[in-house]
Amino acid sequence: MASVNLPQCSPAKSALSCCQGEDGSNENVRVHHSSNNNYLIQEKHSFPKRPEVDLAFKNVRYEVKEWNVRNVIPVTKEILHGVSGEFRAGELAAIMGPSGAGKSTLLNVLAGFNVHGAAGEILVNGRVRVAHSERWRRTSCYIQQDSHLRAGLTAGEAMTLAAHLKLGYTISSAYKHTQVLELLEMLGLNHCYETLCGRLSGGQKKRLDIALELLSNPPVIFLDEPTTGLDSASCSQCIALLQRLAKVEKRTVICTIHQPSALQFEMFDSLYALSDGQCIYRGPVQCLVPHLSSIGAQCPSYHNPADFLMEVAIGEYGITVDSLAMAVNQSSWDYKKPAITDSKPNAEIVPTPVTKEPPPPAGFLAQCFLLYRRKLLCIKRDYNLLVVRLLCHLFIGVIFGYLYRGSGYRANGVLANYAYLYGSLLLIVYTGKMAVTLAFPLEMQILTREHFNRWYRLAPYYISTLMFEVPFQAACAATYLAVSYWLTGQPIESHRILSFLVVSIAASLTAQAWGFFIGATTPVRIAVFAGPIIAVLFSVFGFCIRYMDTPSYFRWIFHISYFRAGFHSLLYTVYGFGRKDLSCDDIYCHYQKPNIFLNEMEINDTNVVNNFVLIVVIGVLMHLLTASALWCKLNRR
Ligand SMILES: Nc1ncnc2c1ncn2[C@@H]1O[C@H](COP(=O)(O)OP(=O)(O)OP(=O)(O)O)[C@@H](O)[C@H]1O
Repeated sequence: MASVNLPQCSPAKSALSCCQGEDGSNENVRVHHSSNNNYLIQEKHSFPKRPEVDLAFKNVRYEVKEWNVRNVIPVTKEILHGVSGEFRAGELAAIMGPSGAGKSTLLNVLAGFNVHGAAGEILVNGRVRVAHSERWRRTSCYIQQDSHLRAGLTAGEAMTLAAHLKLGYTISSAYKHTQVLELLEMLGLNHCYETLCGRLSGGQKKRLDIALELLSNPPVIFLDEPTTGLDSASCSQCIALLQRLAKVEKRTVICTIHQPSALQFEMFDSLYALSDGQCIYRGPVQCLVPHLSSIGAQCPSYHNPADFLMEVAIGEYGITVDSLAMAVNQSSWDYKKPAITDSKPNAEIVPTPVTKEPPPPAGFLAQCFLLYRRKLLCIKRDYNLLVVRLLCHLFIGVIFGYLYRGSGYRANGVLANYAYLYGSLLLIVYTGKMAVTLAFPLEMQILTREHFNRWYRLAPYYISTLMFEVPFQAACAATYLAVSYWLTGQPIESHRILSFLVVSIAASLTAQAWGFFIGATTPVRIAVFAGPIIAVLFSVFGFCIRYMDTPSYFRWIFHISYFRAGFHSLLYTVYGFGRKDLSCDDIYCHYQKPNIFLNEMEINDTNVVNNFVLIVVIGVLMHLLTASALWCKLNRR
């Protein structure tokens, strides 16, 4: 194939000069690097040396399966059509292209964030990267477009906790504190040490995102649209910061970007342009305009090359994407280093001897403790929701207690008491389930980011979440139960009170486990109705319908319903265990002998211990399923 003849293009020559006016003037686009680069100018911080990483990829394809209403069978859609390229250590690379071109998809595939559906080779220092490589995760970091910071932590606290998690306890706290202070200073955030993350500006949040990841000094940094939402000045500062990060420690910095200004565009070392899932340019930014002009697209005078690229990509110059892609394959670039795309057999990155691995992260128990502490810190700053949750339980306990007052000891109040017990269980099952069903999906974004960047493992995260949520839900349920039990006049006998509390709280916690499962596996929009539907389905069996009246194909639900087990146990706790006759202030009270009621309800042979065991087993099972589902979500993307 004939190669495209490129005009003379030196990396030192500004891309802007290719679009200058006829008089050669480019006054309007004069570059002021230093004024943009407020951060990192005086870098005092010294990182432990990490290996330099060159990243190459060959014939990368990515496809997704799409379902639509008309097709029962999913349709496969290819988003990346066999793209190749390379990114070098010490360079700031931009991935650009029109909206929907596949920029984020390529970044996700290169970062290892999306593995499922990806094909092709990704080479790290010339060696094929294995899918889900743990080593790669520790070598790179991925900073997503939206900042997922905990609003309730100050920047200093967020950095300190991240330092403990990522750098572990083999190095002193004093050293970590110095690292935190120096990094914050380096990124121009030292005055934000005491500022809550939720109150930081968009640009400050982006810089804090970067600072958090720099604690472990990853040699490769991926950023998805780091400048989105920033004003022009913050945008330039952000790119200047990335440029310095690439230069200072010879990091490989790759980011997707939308429409940078001419000045910002020139700050990138290399460009990878995509359109419709195909590569339409790869190489130094300075060579973009000469390359496009060589295939018949002349950049108008005083035009921003980044805008020009977009116009070419969407076909405004009459060149098809296929022709652009073909021109890329035919052109040869004058790179400073030899090509890095020769693959060696499957292996992970081998650091050069002069480099040092970062210290090991915190151990299992330390991670549990740190994550729990982080949760408590956030709650300390924003406890309103928890107070409301607790007060609601107290309030509804008083209301229920008042409505059903005295029904616990009166023979003609048995049916009212039956409704109270059912309503009480339904209430604590709902509050246990829905509080986490809706809150957990919001946690997922933070968890995904931090887990992907290897701040901690899933198990400590899940355990620390339970360490808070379980006692709190138990306290809420106990508050409601204590108040309403007393007001409704249930028997004041220690074994009944104990059994009542233990069974009710266990049912509430099992419902909470269901809530975690639904929240972790379904989107919020589905979770809001899936949670109540499941709760109602299980609650029907054992309350509105007796076992003998249930069609045989539904009877299995009786056996696995933790709600049925809980409800029957509560009834037995109140009316069983040899309870004496109830007080009757009418001429005749049908349920004066509690056994009559238990017989009619077919629960006279209820085994409270067995039911309790069933409730606990279902709860534990749901937590195990949740943890497994989360693990798959986080590790098998
Ligand atoms: N999971 C998915 N299922 C179906 N289509 C998808 C999926 N992910 C991406 N796509 C499609 O692939 C194309 C590329 O998406 P991608 O997000 O990579 O584009 P982009 O270049 O980053 O766009 P933008 O600049 O607008 O963010 C789009 O048409 C998008 O609709």
